[in-house]
Amino acid sequence: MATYSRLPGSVALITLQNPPVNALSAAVRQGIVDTVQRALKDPKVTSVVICGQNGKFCGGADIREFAGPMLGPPLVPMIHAIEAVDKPVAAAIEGVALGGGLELALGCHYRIAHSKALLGLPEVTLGLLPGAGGSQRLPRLIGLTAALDLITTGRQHDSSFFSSLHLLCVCSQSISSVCVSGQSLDSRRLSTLPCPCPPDVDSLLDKTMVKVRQRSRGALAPVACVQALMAAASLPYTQGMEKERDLLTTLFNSGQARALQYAFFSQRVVGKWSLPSGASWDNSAARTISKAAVIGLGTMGRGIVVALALTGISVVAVETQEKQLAEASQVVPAMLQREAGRRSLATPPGVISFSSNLQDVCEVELVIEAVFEDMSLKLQVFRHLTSVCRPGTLLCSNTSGLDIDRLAAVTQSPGLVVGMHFFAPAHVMKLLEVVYGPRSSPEAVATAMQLGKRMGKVSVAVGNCPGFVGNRMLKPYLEQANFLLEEGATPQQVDEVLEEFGFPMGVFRMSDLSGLDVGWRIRKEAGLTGPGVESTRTRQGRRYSPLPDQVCEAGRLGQKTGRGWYQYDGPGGRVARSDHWVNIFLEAYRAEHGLVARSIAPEEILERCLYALINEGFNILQDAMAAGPEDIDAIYVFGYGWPRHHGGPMFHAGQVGLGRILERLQHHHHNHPDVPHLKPSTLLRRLVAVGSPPVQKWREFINKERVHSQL
Ligand SMILES: CC/C=C/CC(=O)SCCNC(=O)CCNC(=O)[C@H](O)C(C)(C)COP(=O)(O)OP(=O)(O)OC[C@H]1O[C@@H](n2cnc3c(N)ncnc32)[C@H](O)[C@@H]1OP(=O)(O)O
Repeated sequence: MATYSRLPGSVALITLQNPPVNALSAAVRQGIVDTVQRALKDPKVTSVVICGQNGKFCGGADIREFAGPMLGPPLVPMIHAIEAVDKPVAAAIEGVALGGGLELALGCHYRIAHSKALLGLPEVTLGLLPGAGGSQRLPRLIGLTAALDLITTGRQHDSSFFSSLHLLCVCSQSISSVCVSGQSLDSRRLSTLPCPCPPDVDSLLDKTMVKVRQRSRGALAPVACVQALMAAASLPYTQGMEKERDLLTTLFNSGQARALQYAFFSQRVVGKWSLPSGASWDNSAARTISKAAVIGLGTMGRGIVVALALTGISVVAVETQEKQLAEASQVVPAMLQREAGRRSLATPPGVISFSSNLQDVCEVELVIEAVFEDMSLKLQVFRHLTSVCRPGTLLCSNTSGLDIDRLAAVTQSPGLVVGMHFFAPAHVMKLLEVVYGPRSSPEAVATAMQLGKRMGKVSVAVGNCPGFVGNRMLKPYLEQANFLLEEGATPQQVDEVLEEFGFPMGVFRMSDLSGLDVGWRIRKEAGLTGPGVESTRTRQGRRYSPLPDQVCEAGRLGQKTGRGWYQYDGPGGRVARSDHWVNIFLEAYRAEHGLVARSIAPEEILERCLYALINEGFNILQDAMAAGPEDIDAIYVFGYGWPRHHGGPMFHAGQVGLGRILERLQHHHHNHPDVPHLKPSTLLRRLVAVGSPPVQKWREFINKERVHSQL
């Protein structure tokens, strides 16, 4: 709702009230319409100020309302009516003015903002465009070039940025008074102004369109944003608004907008974690960490040190190999400085000390072990840590899939052991899997989750199983990609299909980037390959492709060796080019195993890779290793490049239709009965059997099924 009050004198104050962010719900919109009318009717009122309750102007349209029928007064005419009134109206912005909130402010005649306020039009990130006049008013105020950048990226800036663009009349430390009466409003109505454009406007628009198409990989909203701004640049306001409305309608009805809005909420849902034990975010106290240590300064360890230091935590960085330590003590401060600069921090807040002595971690509150992915080495480190650290120190491992419970078992306080699985580069990537073992205490999980949040990560609590959630699902995906090569596809064909779907990199390019030896080592440890293992295509009772092992045996480890599934300009090269060697190698491999290459349709490539991955997601939910589909989807969007406009693998399954996913998995499993990952999961079958409820209902369904022992 919105409240009305008269300030001493002649100013009417309208306050938006809809905690926590004063989103423009139907009740708020109705409140604005009513209170503006009241101000207009009151002869003693000469000017109006609109503000938001609790130091937040407005977080935009109420995203939760998008799922239902439109109720209450629509935004566009409401804002237009405000702009048209003959008493001056000012927006007094504190906290945030985002999306519809900023569009409301653009309809006002004046805008003032607190110096710390954040403003922006993030609609594109929700699969929409600023459809309440924002795409037409903003460029008229700040010019086409700046508006294109803001609207197509959805970037938010503080008020000093917007003051420099003349979007704000005043930017101050306090919003105490607004003096706006007595001036003509003609020039203050943005819809009446021409849109300032650079001389090469067509070229600007063309270049921006090319850029957003490249960047957005199949996302509709950025393209529609450019189209709306083209209209602002070339059409009168009224026609521009018609274009804005048509584009918005198309976006609104697209699956992409629903997927992106789901992604917005799933990012927030995962913060409200819960464990099968009943411990959860609202009943478990977290410790605040100020001193931490990182053990092992390889690529991951270095990134973790930087991520912690950027958060203001003092870090003891330990590496027992002198050469590696010397290199890290040069590289890490430079990484920190660079990242601090990128985040506009004058000086990095945390202090780092380097050491080769594990003994030096004795004073810290939390340790993150990031040594080589080898269980015996990690066990040795944990045994040592538990003897040198103060009682009560949290011991965390950055393992990407090893058993947390085995590590906990060698410590004096197994309850204080959790996994903190970062993604490379650890100071940049947003995802953190917080892995709880059967003995991890709620306090340890809460602390790791909160620490992740402080580092700006999306932290997701996951259960302790091989590969946890992300890598466990990756396995069947990689496996299908290899099988497709055996059957006749090339790495480029598979990658093109996945990139067309929206992944920034196909599976083979991604493997080359990560290093092919990582998986090779894991397969050796699992006894799947290596000396003494027979070179057959069935291993441990299931179909197995030795293709990636053989590529490694040929010394091709990916980008780092300049050769992998592709060739590069040299070791460390970035540009992947197809390699004749790979084609010859695949032909020889097929001939050796009596396989006849067939032409494989893009649909089959996509289905087999994605549906195998999705099927494992259902198994994970069934095994209670993730609390809900949102957790899996957040992991894939933030850690594995899953295109956000497809919501995440589990949301995508719902959009494709669970019945269809089941039917296709059955079909592929029938053709490949020796591939257990293609066997549809029980949970998927159960969901289809009860009529394929929407993804938002799965959590409840799973919990009920568990109570009734159906899963
Ligand atoms: C005609 C169609 C035109 C549409 C134009 C639009 O306005 S579309 C919406 C544009 N607005 C946004 O995209 C802003 C989205 N919100 C945010 O970016 C952030 O929430 C925030 C406003 C910067 C606040 O961040 P903070 O970290 O402080 O809090 P949370 O993100 O955790 O949010 C708190 C709770 O509020 C819910 N919420 C936030 N924004 C909205 C919204 N616009 N509509 C509905 N609900 C919103 C959020 O989900 C959190 O809820 P919980 O239940 O606590 O999880």
